[in-house]
Amino acid sequence: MHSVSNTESTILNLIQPFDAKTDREQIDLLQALGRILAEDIKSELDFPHWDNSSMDGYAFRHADLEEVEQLAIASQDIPAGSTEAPPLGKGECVRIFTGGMLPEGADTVVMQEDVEIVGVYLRLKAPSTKGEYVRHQGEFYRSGITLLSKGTKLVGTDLGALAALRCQTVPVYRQPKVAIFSTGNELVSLASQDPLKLGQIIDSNQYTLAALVTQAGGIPLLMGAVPDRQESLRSAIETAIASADLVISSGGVSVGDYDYIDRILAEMGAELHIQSVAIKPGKPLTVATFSSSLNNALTASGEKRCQLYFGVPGNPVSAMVSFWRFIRGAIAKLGGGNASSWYPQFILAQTTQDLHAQGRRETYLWGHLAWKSGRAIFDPVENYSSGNLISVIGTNALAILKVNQTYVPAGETVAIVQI
Ligand SMILES: Nc1nc2c(c(=O)[nH]1)N[C@H]1C(S)=C(S)[C@@H](COP(=O)(O)OP(=O)(O)OC[C@H]3O[C@@H](n4cnc5c(N)ncnc54)[C@H](O)[C@@H]3O)O[C@H]1N2
Ligand code: MOO
Ligand SMILES: [Mg+2]
Repeated sequence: MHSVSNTESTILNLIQPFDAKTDREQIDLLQALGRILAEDIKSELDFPHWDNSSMDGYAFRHADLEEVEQLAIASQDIPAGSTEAPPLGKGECVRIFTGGMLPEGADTVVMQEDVEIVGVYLRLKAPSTKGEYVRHQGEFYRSGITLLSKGTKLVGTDLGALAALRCQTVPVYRQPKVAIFSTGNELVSLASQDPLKLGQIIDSNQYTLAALVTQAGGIPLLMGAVPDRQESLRSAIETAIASADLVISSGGVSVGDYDYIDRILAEMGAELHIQSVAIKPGKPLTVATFSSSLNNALTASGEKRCQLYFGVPGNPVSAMVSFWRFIRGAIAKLGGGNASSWYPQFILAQTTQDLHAQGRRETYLWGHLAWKSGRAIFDPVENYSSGNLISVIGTNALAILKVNQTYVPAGETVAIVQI
């Protein structure tokens, strides 16, 4: 049985990130949320593009204050968007509005609340500092400097900055394609209209895994449920390898007589790197790779090879924990994400209830993480059956008890990973 950390590093070492030159596409900025940059982004524009006022008020040359008590107000004003203001004369000021472009000769703005108008003259009621209320050209960003680095996963704030700098389209890595199929004679598709017979259950893993793959930035290719028959499973595995960068099957990886996945993979000549992990839930986990000759035989020429096969347990929560702990990072690395995105981020939280584990495997207990008076508080669920996917509803974190750690009393801190 492999340790969790050994399994994590084995998986990440097997993943070869996409090629930034070939595995990429140029997409519209509006489609780019959550996508990963395949290139450093630079702009030819400075930001701000030109000196402008950050207040409604008056623009003037600060040095003029040494010579005159009051400034003559120019007749033309400068709203945002105006480009017609003449250069500022000596001893003059000009009415300007927020976002208005500073006229030539002006270097400072005074807020209208801080002035007194006397006829056509302006007096400052308070001292002013040179450059005040001016947003200078290039002060926030200088053209040619890297704005966002390759490997960045784009968030909303990035999109606004890219738009401001006129990046209509962005180069991003293509999204990893992840084939997903379930295994089990008991499984019925959610789409089926037939009444459930005794012994049958709905194939819920298909939905969980599709959603988690999407959340992780991949494209799920849904292949449905495959019965526990060797020929059917082998042909499903072959189809999956041929069509995707990664494969996730659920079920059939434990020690039961109908758990065929590892046997079939071995018969196909796959290399089985991991077959079980000291993690609870999620002990049976198969991680396999295929030789390039097998990949080539199954994959249309010119297509990318399938990098990794994950056989996750059928128990619904076990499948989720396997995904969160091992597959999420693999998708991030494959898809070009920064190294920091390959690993879960752990934080410490205080548990509201006693936490128990058997201690033989690293144990993941799901619950709800909240911030109360600035402290991270973890509220565990009551029932930890790996078949109880209902208990996962509303949870957002896993508490982790290391091997040999059997008890964390209420009020103590525990390592948490957000899900
Ligand atoms: N003698 C032993 N038995 C088991 C062991 C063991 O070490 N010795 N390990 C247990 C653990 S731990 C797990 S986890 C499960 C994993 O089993 P499999 O991966 O082989 O999965 P299945 O047997 O096919 O199914 C398990 C369970 O999950 C339900 N299931 C399966 N697929 C789906 C799906 N797509 N949607 C919803 N539910 C699904 C299935 O009906 C079973 O109830 O093995 C233990 N056994
Ligand atoms: O590893 Mo299993 O997931 O404990 O039920
Ligand atoms: Mg089984």
